[in-house]
Amino acid sequence: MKNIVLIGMPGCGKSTIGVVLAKVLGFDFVDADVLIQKKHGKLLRELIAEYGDDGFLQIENDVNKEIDLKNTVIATGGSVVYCDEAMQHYVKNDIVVYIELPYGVIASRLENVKRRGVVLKDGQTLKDLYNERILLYEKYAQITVKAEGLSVEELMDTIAEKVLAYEKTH
Ligand SMILES: Nc1ncnc2c1ncn2[C@@H]1O[C@H](COP(=O)(O)OP(=O)(O)O)[C@@H](O)[C@H]1O
Ligand SMILES: O=C(O)C1=C[C@@H](OP(=O)(O)O)[C@@H](O)[C@H](O)C1
Ligand SMILES: [Mg+2]
Repeated sequence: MKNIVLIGMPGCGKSTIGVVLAKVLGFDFVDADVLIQKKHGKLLRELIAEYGDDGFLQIENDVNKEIDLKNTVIATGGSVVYCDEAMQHYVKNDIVVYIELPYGVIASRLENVKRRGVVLKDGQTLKDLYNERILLYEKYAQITVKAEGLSVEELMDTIAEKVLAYEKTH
């Protein structure tokens, strides 16, 4: 089966859901952020500090576009939607699932944006980033899942159901 690629704002649950979803489907699990850290031997926030936003996005693009796997749930980083080649690669080969949450829920989960290492330009607020990003998540999503009010288990079940239905019709 095709890979399931989770996209969405930082804190929407890509990494948390991804690993349990993989287990339930009998898939492998890969977190693209961990691949980036492993390849470069540094934390994401250190890479962003060293190379700047654009340099980090180049690294993120290169790592994601090279992923050549099957039967794998891939949790991407929230900024992967700025990486055009990587997104073309995912849309062509895999099933891209957008985990959608309202701004308020994301803001409450991201207490320390800097520590997480979010790609946030100088002067840009989290709200600006949210408004800019949702257009990109919607653009690339093949499936969108509204996650507000759903537990980890419910969200995982909803994604699994939608993906299986999508596979039957595509
Ligand atoms: N229903 C839920 N689904 C997923 N994550 C949830 C949920 N409720 C609370 N959380 C919390 O939200 C955070 C999601 O973070 P994470 O999985 O790292 O997101 P991402 O990889 O998208 O940045 C975690 O701290 C997780 O415990
Ligand atoms: O949205 C972002 O700008 C980022 C999100 C992070 O991943 P998560 O979405 O898993 O938090 C990570 O890729 C990087 O630090 C940048
Ligand atoms: Mg993550």
